[in-house]
Amino acid sequence: MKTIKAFAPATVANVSCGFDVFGFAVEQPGDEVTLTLKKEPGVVVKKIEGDGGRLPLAPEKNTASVAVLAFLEAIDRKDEGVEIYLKKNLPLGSGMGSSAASAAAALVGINHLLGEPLQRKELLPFAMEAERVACGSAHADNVAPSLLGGFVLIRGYDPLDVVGIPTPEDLYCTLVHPHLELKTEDSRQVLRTSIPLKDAITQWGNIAGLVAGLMKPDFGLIGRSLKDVIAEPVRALLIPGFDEIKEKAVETGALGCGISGSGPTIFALSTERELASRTGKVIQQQFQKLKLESEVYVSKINTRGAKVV
Ligand SMILES: Nc1ncnc2c1ncn2[C@@H]1O[C@H](COP(=O)(O)OP(=O)(O)OP(=O)(O)O)[C@@H](O)[C@H]1O
Ligand SMILES: N[C@@H](CCO)C(=O)O
Repeated sequence: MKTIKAFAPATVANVSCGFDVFGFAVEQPGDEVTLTLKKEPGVVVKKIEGDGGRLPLAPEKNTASVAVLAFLEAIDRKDEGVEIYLKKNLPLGSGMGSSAASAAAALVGINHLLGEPLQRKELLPFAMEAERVACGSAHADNVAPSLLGGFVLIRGYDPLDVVGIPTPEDLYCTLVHPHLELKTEDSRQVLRTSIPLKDAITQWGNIAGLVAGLMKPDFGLIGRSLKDVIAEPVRALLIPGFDEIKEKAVETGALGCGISGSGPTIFALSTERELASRTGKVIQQQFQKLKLESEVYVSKINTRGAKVV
């Protein structure tokens, strides 16, 4: 009986201007998946810990098992027997890529258990399939950074074209997760389906600016480019105190601040760890004023992604 444990990190999707095309991984928190090869064929989710009984055990519904099933089918080993134990460390509906992390950890684990038949990048479509099952859309901006690590650009979806963008060594991410839940599916439904040309011009200027700022690196350019005129103005209404939070974060010295994924978690980027921690405290205090408890996480960009532990 062969067993393996894998970890996959939380991710910040969109990164303000890059709706559905940018995402990066952080060091912590993340989900852990333990997989065991069994004699009896079939994929079974044996146990989930940390979800308060809210996630499905049904293999066709849990992102960890959906990803494993898609993987086994692709490598023509549908008769394999796999037992999955999921330790859910990421809060649900948080904007930290929770469903993606379960799928990414499961894929890295099963690929390792079966002797690495596929390359990391080749695992992506299976994780995207799991995202489609969890939130109705097969976007890759959480699963790609969680699987591959680093800051990732999804240049195109058809065919899938994923590009790693180098990031400066001294870039720190603050995540503040208020105890609120927003379903990705719901926060996608509030978005406008067409964009005025003026907004599109602003957005693609910022997208290009963020990539250039990360690669040069130019922290001023990164800060100026962390702007979103498409999703944030609508989604901000779902996060209590968002405008003031953003203002305070930048006043504290963060390069920029926005909604992580579909929210309600807030992310900020800073050039020093101490500044990133201070920004976290300031954002937490803002939530406290609104009687909302929150957790703060500070980390560098995780360049490794999901791993066997
Ligand atoms: N392992 C899992 N299996 C099935 N559904 C999951 C799993 N983990 C999370 N989910 C569900 O997937 C849905 C999508 O939300 P998820 O938690 O990924 O969004 P999120 O953390 O807010 O991230 P983001 O906004 O960055 O996508 C939620 O309803 C959540 O309960
Ligand atoms: N790009 C996605 C990320 C959340 O899963 C969104 O903003 O809806």
